[in-house]
Amino acid sequence: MSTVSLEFGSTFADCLARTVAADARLADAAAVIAACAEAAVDVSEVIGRGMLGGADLAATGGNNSDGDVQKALDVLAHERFTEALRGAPVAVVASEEAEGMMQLNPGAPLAVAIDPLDGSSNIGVNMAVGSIFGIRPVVAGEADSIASFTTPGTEQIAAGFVTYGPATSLVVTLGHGTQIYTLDRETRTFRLTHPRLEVVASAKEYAINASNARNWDGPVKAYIEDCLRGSEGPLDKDFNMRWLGSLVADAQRVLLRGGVFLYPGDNRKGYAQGRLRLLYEAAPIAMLMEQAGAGAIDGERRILDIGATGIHERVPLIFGSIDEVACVAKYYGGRNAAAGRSPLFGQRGLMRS
Ligand SMILES: O=P(O)(O)OC[C@H]1O[C@](O)(COP(=O)(O)O)[C@@H](O)[C@@H]1O
Ligand SMILES: [Mg+2]
Ligand SMILES: [Mg+2]
Repeated sequence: MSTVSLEFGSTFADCLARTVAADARLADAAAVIAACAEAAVDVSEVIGRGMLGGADLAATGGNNSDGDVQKALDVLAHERFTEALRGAPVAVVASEEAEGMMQLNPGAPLAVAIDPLDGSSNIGVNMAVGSIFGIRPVVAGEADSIASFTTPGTEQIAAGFVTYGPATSLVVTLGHGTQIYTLDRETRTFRLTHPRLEVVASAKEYAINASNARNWDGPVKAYIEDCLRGSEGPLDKDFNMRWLGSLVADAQRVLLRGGVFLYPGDNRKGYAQGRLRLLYEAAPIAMLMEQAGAGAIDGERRILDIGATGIHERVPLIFGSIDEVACVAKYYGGRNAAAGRSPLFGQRGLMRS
């Protein structure tokens, strides 16, 4: 969206229209994001009413694709987003809450990966949760196969997430910078509040679930140990720690004030690749980060270069301020041993697609 000037306070619809006027190729992706925004307004209202809405949103039901217990809000958000996407140019959807791919509109040009409700452990305790989506082209003639989802994240045309927090935010990129829109509850309209995010290169805040410390992989253990040593250790600065337990909320904080987020692989059964899913968590967040001048890696590889082999595949995820991500990469050694000087990290712009 950098090619058009988007003004603070403009409606989301107006910004999308201006963007499409500048680049007609984005029309379909814009229609999909508009559909996601409509669904998000409804989900936001349901969450905002809490227990007064007449249903316990944290009530548990079956299990999802990953074996996680599904809560009522997981299912409600999945159904509302799927319904919205059915009215958009979307051929196929991969959702965290559905085992297989969902065929929507045969012949439509786009494939969408969604996490309808992110941060499920925070449902029912009045904490921020969210929705995440990544939009890709359907690989020609392959709408019925997984092919549209196995291409690397660089193929994403657009990505975004919603944070249902004290305010409801829509964070989006169509490949020209990352913007944040805030929901005006009176008019049920998103308005532009952050026209162009630029994540600070260096920061002193990290986010990690420290209860897994004994199980982390070696490089992350060493990095966090050095963070804890603060100005008395090799990193030579004192850190603060924040962990919200909702990827979207942690990602929004990183976008707005920098820092680094880590969900590494660990020794727990089933956690060799961490907890977060490549298609509908890591890849969209990585695109939003890179479009804001930040970075996202799995330790050794750029997240956006990784192709999935299954729709629910997990990936270790480290993202945030570019210098901090480069610093973590050094702990992983390998081809990014000299990350601070490597072409991948040497210039902020090279992390962008
Ligand atoms: O169980 P942990 O280690 O706290 O995991 C927290 C992470 O899991 C997630 O809740 C996973 O997402 P879902 O709630 O969509 O499954 C992330 O939002 C969050 O960062
Ligand atoms: Mg999630
Ligand atoms: Mg989820």
